[in-house]
Amino acid sequence: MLCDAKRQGPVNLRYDDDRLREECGVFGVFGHPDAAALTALGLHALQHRGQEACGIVAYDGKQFHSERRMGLVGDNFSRASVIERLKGHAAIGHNRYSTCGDAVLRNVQPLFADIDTGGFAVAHNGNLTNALTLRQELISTGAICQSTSDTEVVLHLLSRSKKRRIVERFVEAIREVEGAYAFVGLTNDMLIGARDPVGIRPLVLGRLGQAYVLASETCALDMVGAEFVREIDNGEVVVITEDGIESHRPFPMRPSRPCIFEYIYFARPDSVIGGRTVYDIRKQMGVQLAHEAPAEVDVIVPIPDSGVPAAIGFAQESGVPFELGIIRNHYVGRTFIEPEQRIRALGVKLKHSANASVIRGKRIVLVDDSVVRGTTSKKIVQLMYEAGAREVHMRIASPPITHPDYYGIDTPDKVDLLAANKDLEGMRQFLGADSLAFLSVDGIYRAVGFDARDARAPQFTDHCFTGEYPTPLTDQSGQTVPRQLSLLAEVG
Ligand SMILES: O=P(O)(O)OC[C@H]1O[C@H](OP(=O)(O)OP(=O)(O)O)[C@H](O)[C@@H]1O
Ligand SMILES: NC(=O)CC[C@H](N)C(=O)O
Ligand SMILES: [Mg+2]
Repeated sequence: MLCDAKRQGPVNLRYDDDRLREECGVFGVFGHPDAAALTALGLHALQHRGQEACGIVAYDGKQFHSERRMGLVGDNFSRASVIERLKGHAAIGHNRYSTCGDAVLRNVQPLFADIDTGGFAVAHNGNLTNALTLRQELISTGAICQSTSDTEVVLHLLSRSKKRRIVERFVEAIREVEGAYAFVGLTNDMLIGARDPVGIRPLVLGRLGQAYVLASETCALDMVGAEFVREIDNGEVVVITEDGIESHRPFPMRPSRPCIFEYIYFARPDSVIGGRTVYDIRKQMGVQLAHEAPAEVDVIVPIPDSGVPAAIGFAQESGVPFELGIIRNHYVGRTFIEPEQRIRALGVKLKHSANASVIRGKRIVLVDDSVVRGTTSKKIVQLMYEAGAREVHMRIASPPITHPDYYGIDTPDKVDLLAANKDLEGMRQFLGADSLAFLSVDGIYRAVGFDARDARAPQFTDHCFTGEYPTPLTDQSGQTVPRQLSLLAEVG
């Protein structure tokens, strides 16, 4: 989004457009003969975090082997012949949703560089908010960038470092970058994992026999049969070698502020964060919502998929029957991420159909996890009326999204965010519902286990609702204007 050049200047300066994207998934394994196969399985479990492209880099003791492809993991890494080419006892992998740089092959991760200490492959979940500024400095002193991805600056920075050891070089590089990152890196003899100083994006450590595993979410550890060891701390760098694991803390200690949206929408419900399943937390969001905004209705209807756990919580708390009033087509993915509004609207139509038999003549509450542009909710309210609902009430299990994200989610600019442009009544009218309510900010914190948001030291990164960004936004300040990012036109 730094690269969300729409915010930064005239059209010919753009190297990325303003697409609505979400996250990425990272995975790494060290010390296992089937490293690439495990990585493919891990990426499979993390597919919900990125569906645009995927890649694996493995190291066999002599050479690195890389496969980077556009599309889904199942379509690209299911054949034995592909996995057999990725030889080695160590591997890292990535599922991509681009936040910076187009969806073209040269931006697909893991990115790889030959530096004078050997090879270095890196996979990144997050978005660097000073990458554009750094990139310009690098280019002006002779760097030749191979991609338009924010992640690439890390490779340049560590390659230029004068430090001797690769870990020191990596630490020096990440001290230069701002924003959000969960990195996994692979060198000739180590697997590295790192989280940014406030821990915006997640990263967990697992153990599989003698091997170590790093992954964005615990659902990927479960997939490969690894046992959960712990979350990587905010600001921590872990280094895994044949001798075991060591931990470095290169930043001053400060409280963590993970992204609240992991709980609301991104993470898979069976993943565990902070000792609780995301499913349980989403259900609690529904419970809180039922307290804050009850409704006199006959049926609670979830908006699949992400709205389902909150709707269960809402129904259980209010004692109103829960019915699948919307049937989801499983061959349509997450519509939040579709690049164009025209396609997104069609996607929503394809994805959801009314189950008229449980709706007709009824007063219903629709429960969803979030409203971004309002495309989903508007379409579904209409669908419910067409199916014969008597009253349609909307309940959203998170607060109104009023501010853009710059940390890897890639919500749109303010101009496209429904809640940034309309008040509650304006939104209700736009959606066409009989009533509309959102969960409060404190309600979200209560669902996650706190009494309330601590205004002086917020426990989460919640800028989408509050406008409080936990890191500098150097590129977004408007002072960096890219001269030229890439002249190379590519097709995905
Ligand atoms: O207001 P909008 O711009 O329509 O975006 C909000 C919708 O997008 C997400 O669903 P998505 O279809 O991406 O994924 P899901 O199947 O996991 O719910 C989210 O769960 C909301 O339903
Ligand atoms: N969504 C993400 O985490 C994206 C990672 C990185 N910024 C990219 O665009 O490739
Ligand atoms: Mg949804």
